[in-house]
Amino acid sequence: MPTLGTPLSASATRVLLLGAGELGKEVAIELQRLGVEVIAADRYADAPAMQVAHRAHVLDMLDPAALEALIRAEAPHLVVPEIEAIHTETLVALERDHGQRVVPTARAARLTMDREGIRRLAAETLGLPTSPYRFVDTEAEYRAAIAAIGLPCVVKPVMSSSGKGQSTVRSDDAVGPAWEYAQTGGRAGAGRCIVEGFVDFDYEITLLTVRHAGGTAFCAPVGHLQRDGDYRESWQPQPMSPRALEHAKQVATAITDALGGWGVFGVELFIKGDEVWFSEVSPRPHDTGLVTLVSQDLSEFALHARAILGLPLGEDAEGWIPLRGPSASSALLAQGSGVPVFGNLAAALRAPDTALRLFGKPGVEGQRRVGVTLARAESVEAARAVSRDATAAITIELR
Ligand SMILES: Nc1ncnc2c1ncn2[C@@H]1O[C@H](COP(=O)(O)OP(=O)(O)OP(=O)(O)O)[C@@H](O)[C@H]1O
Ligand SMILES: NCC(=O)N[C@@H]1O[C@H](COP(=O)([O-])[O-])[C@@H](O)[C@H]1O
Ligand SMILES: [Mg+2]
Repeated sequence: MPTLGTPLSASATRVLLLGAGELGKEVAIELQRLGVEVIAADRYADAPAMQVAHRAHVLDMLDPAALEALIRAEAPHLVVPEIEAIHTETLVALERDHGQRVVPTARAARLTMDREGIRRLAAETLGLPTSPYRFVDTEAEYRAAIAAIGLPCVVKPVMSSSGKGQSTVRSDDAVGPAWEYAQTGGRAGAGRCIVEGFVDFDYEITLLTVRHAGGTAFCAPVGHLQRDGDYRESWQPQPMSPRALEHAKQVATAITDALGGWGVFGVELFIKGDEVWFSEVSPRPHDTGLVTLVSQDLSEFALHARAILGLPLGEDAEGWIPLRGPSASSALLAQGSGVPVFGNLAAALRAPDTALRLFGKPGVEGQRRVGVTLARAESVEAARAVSRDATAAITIELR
């Protein structure tokens, strides 16, 4: 049986979060509840998870020397990646040479931090259905890839998330601007991109899949709506045909077994009829899974904390995590420049079974997700309406 110590003492179980955004903040809170000593790191000060951690470090996590120095200085029992922009080769070397434990594994972190590693594993090694794709380094290769794949197609930097640097190219005159944006909008500067054929799906889901000491568990499928490659709304459960659900579980099991380790994985899938395409996977809690903060007794963040510590999850005999009822989330986006100040919050929380998270991000420059509204109701449609109305009612002033 695992044991846990007492924070800030010689017996402490120490967890280092690499990335301290809104998802890490909820993981940190769940770890704090279990008496874990939490250290948060990110590229900027006062990041959300830093505000609830025992201590914090600001560094460029893409810098191998800085990353290694931090891990050596803190000597955490577990390193928990929270964002993709990390020098994951350093994690691989520390795991291999010094037995450093990385969640779920250093190899999984390396393969998923870069779209190429995970796409080649899924499509070429495991033979899972995906969109057609090509990797390109230059504008000439990019134009050749578009000619081969055809329009519409989707262009993304290999290291990016939340739609940063991503475009859907639907016409010839969009080809040039999409390349420009991919070279400037990613999380790791200019460079390699993926060009994907457009999958004309009926709907898309995140299948939250938890590998833990007792096996693999699943949360009810999370449906979601994305705009500009970034999530706006998610809901649970997404209705699916029994065959589509079975296919989704098969794909999620195949990819998470291939990555290994313990923790939550957000397996992103496109569905058309009974057909399922693998899109990508996060080896950590997923933004669309914020809905589990109201839909489940154990949110994806609580499940991650338990799984990485080797604790049981309480899933049912078929491996499902219990669902409280139909639920939805809606992202709060701020646009402009300054420090957010939120208003009209009562209107957003008046209905029963609603909740709110304001992430505490220290500033906004451009567009940034700064909070989320949550609702549970008698149907997914009703929960979505309550959550959307709540998001619309909240005012955000940037000072
Ligand atoms: N090949 C595709 N065909 C159709 N739609 C796509 C394709 N690739 C991406 N999309 C749409 O764009 C969204 C974002 O894409 P993707 O998940 O690859 O980006 P991301 O930046 O990794 O986002 P996140 O980190 O938030 O998951 C998808 O959820 C889907 O709605
Ligand atoms: N789709 C991935 C995702 O949602 N990641 C979440 O967003 C944060 C970065 O936000 P920022 O860009 O506002 O700093 C990350 O730290 C993570 O919590
Ligand atoms: Mg995605």
